Amino acid sequence: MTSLEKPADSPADKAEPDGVEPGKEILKVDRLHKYFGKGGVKAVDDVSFAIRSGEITTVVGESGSGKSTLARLILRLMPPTSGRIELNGTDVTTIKGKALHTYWRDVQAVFQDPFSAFNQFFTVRRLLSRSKGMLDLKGESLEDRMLASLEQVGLKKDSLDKYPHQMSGGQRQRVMIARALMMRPVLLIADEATSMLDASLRANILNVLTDLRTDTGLTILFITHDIGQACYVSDRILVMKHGKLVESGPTEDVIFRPEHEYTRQLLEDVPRLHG
Ligand SMILES: Nc1ncnc2c1ncn2[C@@H]1O[C@H](COP(=O)(O)OP(=O)(O)OP(=O)(O)O)[C@@H](O)[C@H]1O
Repeated sequence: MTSLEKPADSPADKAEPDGVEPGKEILKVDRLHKYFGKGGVKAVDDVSFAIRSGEITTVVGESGSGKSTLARLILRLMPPTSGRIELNGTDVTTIKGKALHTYWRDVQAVFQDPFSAFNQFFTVRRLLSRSKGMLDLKGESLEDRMLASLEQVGLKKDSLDKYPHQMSGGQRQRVMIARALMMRPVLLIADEATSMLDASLRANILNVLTDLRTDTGLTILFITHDIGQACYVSDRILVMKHGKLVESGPTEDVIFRPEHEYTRQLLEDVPRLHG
C-alpha cells in the first residue's frame, strides 16, 4: 500500500445494508464540547458532523487533536461538557440504564491494542462467547453467530480454539473486530486500530474494514493520525486540529482539493512519514 492510494472498490459498488437506507445520517454530533481540568483544555471544541450509513467516515489529526476524546464521547464512556449526540434520530447524550446498554450494543469499538484486551488464557471461542448476555441472536445459535462473525473478518472455524499466542497481531485484531461484529452493530468505531501493526498487517486490517463496508454495508468511524490511511479507507474525511474540525468532505475533495492549510500540511508530511 502506498501512502495515498485508494482501494479498488468505490462507494458506488457498495452493498446496501439490510433494512438501512444507504447514505442516511445515522449518527449526528451537534456542537459537542469536552473541556478537561481547571485549565480548561478544549479537547473537543464545538464539533458537529454526521456519519452516513454504509460509509467509512474518518477523523484524522495529529496526536492531541482530540480524536480519542471524540470517540470516547460518542461511545458514551464520558459525558460531554455540552452538545448533543443522536443515533438514528434519538438523543443519546444522557441516556442511562437499559437504553444505554442497547446503545453500547449498537455502537461497538475496536482499539489500538489487540493484545491487552485479550486474556492470554482464553480461546477465541471463550472471548467471543463473553458477550453472550448482550447478544440479540434473533434465532441464530451462538456458534453460528461466532462463525459468521469470524468469516466476515476472513478467519476460519479453526480460529475458535486458538489462544492469543497462536495468532499474529493482525489475526488478533481481526478477532477483536469479529467480537464487535457479534453484536451486529449499527456503527463500528475503529480508534487507531492499525497503529500497533506493521505495514503489511495494517493494510490487511484496512482491507477487512473496506470489505465490511462494501460487502455488508457496515457503517464505520475510523480514527487515525495518518492521512494516508484516511485516504485509503474513507468515503468522507474530517480533519481535526486542537479539538476543532477544520475541514470535512468527501475523500477526493479533502485529499485532492484541500482547503485548510493544516490539511495541506498533513498531506505534505506523507512522503516524509512513508519514505
Ligand atoms: N482525561 C483527560 N484529562 C485531561 N486531559 C485530557 C484527558 N484526555 C485527553 N486530554 C487532553 O485532551 C487533548 C486531546 O487528547 P486526545 O487523546 O483526545 O487526542 P488524540 O488526537 O486522540 O491524540 P492521540 O492520538 O495521541 O491519542 C490533549 O491535550 C490531551 O492531553
